[in-house]
Amino acid sequence: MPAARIWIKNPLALFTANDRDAAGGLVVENGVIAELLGAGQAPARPVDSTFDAREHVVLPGLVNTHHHFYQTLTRAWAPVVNQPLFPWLKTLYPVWARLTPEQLALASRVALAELLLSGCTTAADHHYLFPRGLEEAIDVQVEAVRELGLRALLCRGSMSLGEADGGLPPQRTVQPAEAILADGERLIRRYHERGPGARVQIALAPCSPFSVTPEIMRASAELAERHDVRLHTHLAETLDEEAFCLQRFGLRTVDYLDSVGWLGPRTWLAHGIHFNAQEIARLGAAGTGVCHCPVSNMRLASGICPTLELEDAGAPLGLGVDGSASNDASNLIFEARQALYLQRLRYGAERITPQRVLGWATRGSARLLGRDDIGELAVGRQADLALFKLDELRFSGSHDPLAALLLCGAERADRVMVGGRWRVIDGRIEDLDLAALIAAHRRAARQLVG
Ligand SMILES: Nc1nc2[nH]c(O)nc2c(=O)[nH]1
Repeated sequence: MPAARIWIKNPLALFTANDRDAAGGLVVENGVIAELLGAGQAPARPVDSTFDAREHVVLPGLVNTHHHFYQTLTRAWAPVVNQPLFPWLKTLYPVWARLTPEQLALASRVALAELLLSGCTTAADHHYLFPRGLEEAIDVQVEAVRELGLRALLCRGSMSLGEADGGLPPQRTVQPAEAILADGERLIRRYHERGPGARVQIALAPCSPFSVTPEIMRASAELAERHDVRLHTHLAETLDEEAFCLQRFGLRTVDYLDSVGWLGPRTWLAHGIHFNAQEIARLGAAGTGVCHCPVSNMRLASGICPTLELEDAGAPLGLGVDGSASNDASNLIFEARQALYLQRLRYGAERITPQRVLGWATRGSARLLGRDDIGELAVGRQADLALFKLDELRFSGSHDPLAALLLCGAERADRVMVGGRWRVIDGRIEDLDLAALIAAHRRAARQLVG
């Protein structure tokens, strides 16, 4: 149960992700932020308890907007360590096609645990593999999300264009359109929560231009419109993908997106690298969001996302760790550090500040997921908080606490609160036997790659 009224008092530093001041901390009441306090200010009404945050940097809970939880089972797998996207996918598809419900449950719990420990309180996952026996993959993930206690936007992915029809994935990994759409609708009806504080939500997410047909893109957009849920896909990740779109559809990626009815504010895209100036202007005007995945983009040598041009054009921008076979971590505060440094190479040190990047990881990411109840510290927002201590060796001698989080390489939150409830205390997840989970997950990973 969330504590009735708690004062997170006198933080060492606090980042609201807006222009509000809360140097005196904040009051949480029944799972939402009830007060932001200026320096030296006391709560307006008595509190039930206080948490002394004088050693903590307090952030809004981080929001991850792209992942593939199942890929934690194929981290650093030797055959793909040095491959770019297309051969990487073609080598991994047959392994992933063997995924079982038990393996997915373990992989999801591991990814969620790792995210939570990195300060993440809301996670989007893009699951697009539904082999025989795993038709109810998203139901398995809902269980894991409920157990770990984060919020999640579970994206019902899909693949419908197999090798035999000119697509990239093997035939046995694709599903018929009717099965994909029926499952999407079932999941929305069963699990999608609406309104402030939602814990589990569903989005529709055909995988990528080279793995689904235009028909499933159009039908997914119609279904999403009918049920008012979000749309997600990979787009403009690599030049191979661009060449595929030109060759198969006679269109560049953004024209293709437009042609299937996806260019709008309901959509957010993973990666979004290879756009020209006109395409960026169209994405911005449409309000289509982009999730920047710096580590994956470096690992697969895909390119660098034009973040500032996208933002200047009006496109919402957020961060994602991407799947753990192309990262190979699920650590969102670490991802923010990588975003800072990769984007500095493109735009220079003066423009890419820790505050800007933390803004992407919080408020920007929340916008991508269509949420205005999370991602910043303000009265009425959900009490989702990430608290980091700077007592590790890596921080010794640092001065600016907020900058130190990224520059010195924070990787583990000391405390994490979701909806007013502490889920991480002293760097440990409540009610989770992490050692047992790691042991079972390692066994499952060995079994999967055979
Ligand atoms: N980084 C990734 N890109 C992808 N495209 C696609 O179709 N699947 C993937 C994926 O798993 N990771």
